[in-house]
Amino acid sequence: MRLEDEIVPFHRSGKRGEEEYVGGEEEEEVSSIDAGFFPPPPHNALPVQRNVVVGYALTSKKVKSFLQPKLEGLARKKGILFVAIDQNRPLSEQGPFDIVLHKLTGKEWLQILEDYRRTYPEVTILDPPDAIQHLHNRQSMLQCVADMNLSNSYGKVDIPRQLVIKKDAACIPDAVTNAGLMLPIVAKPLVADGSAKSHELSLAYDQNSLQKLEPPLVLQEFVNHGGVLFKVYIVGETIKVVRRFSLPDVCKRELCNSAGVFRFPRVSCAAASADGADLDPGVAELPPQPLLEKLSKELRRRLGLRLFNLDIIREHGTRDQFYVIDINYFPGYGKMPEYEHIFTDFLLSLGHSEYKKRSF
Ligand SMILES: Nc1ncnc2c1ncn2[C@@H]1O[C@H](COP(=O)(O)OP(=O)(O)OP(=O)(O)O)[C@@H](O)[C@H]1O
Ligand SMILES: O=P(O)(O)O[C@H]1[C@H](OP(=O)(O)O)[C@@H](OP(=O)(O)O)[C@@H](O)[C@@H](O)[C@@H]1OP(=O)(O)O
Ligand SMILES: [Mg+2]
Ligand SMILES: [Mg+2]
Repeated sequence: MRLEDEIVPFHRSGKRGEEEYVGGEEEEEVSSIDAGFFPPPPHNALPVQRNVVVGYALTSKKVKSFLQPKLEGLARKKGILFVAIDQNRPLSEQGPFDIVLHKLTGKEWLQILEDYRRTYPEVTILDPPDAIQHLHNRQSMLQCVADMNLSNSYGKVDIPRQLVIKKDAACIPDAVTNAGLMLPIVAKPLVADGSAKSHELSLAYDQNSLQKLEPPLVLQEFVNHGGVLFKVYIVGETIKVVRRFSLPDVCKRELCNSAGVFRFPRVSCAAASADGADLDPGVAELPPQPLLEKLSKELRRRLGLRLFNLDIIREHGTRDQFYVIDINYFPGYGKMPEYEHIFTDFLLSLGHSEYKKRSF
């Protein structure tokens, strides 16, 4: 049942779940901290839909980029309240929540969430920590895409050829040769836990320089893609694609004349949107929607995640050969067009914890 359909009995006790109302003309300002409780209703209040309470545990950076006023405003209108989770207080003493939205790392937090999930199985945790964990390793991150072997009349989706180096930097040149990987090679920290270090990538142009790299790493063939990548944002069943500027192609001449390791920290954050730019149509054309739909749906199922994005590139000179190079949990949705509508609809579609409990 969707929130819009739902009318709840009107009480006066002032607690979420027992009392819900809309005021007359005035719109109530609800802060994210005390949003779980409400003042008594004005006398012209009407019985209405009951609020969906979303507890969030996010970094301050994420709060700033995600919980923008336009999101909170629209959410409030639709009966969704965002409540900051206080990590210094027991989670079970906060709320009650219908949904817990989180992107924090650390064993302690994961244990808190796991305990909470066991005690309150009716609350939706976005997303399950063990599923998120899968994306924290750049090898397991792309395994699902490789296993999928997606190829149909709309195109083919692969991952770049890659190799994991756990320890010994000295063995990298031989390992690369034996695996048949071609230069240049992108070196990415194996762990992708959101730390600044996990975003420190490098490009190695020659065989010799490979031993300068610092394991543990994933070494990936650099795929020329015309300097534009596609970010596919997934929010439940909705997908949205945008273009971003990316690393430029490396031509054969440049490869022959270059040596060394070039470090490029945090490319994707610095990259500007390429939507609306004057680009070669063969490079800028978005991947076919049915292909992305299929890819996203499968990934959602295989990863067990509802909130993520993926970086996908088209091999330059081809029409339909694509490579997924990165998958991120709870990415920068603030940069996704219409995210406030998409996200609030998604939260409403998850419904209330009480209703879910009843259907068990
Ligand atoms: N195999 C590849 N071939 C070509 N370019 C690549 C490849 N891998 C990465 N890149 C380029 O490097 C950038 C950063 O790589 P990647 O997305 O894997 O790193 P990240 O730090 O996880 O990024 P994000 O900030 O999106 O999480 C990409 O956006 C793309 O421009
Ligand atoms: O805010 P966060 O710290 O989560 O940063 C994420 C960032 O979102 P932001 O735009 O809000 O910075 C994302 O940007 P887009 O792909 O959507 O452009 C992407 O770079 C993620 O990989 C980052 O997550 P991390 O890998 O560091 O965990
Ligand atoms: Mg990326
Ligand atoms: Mg990433």
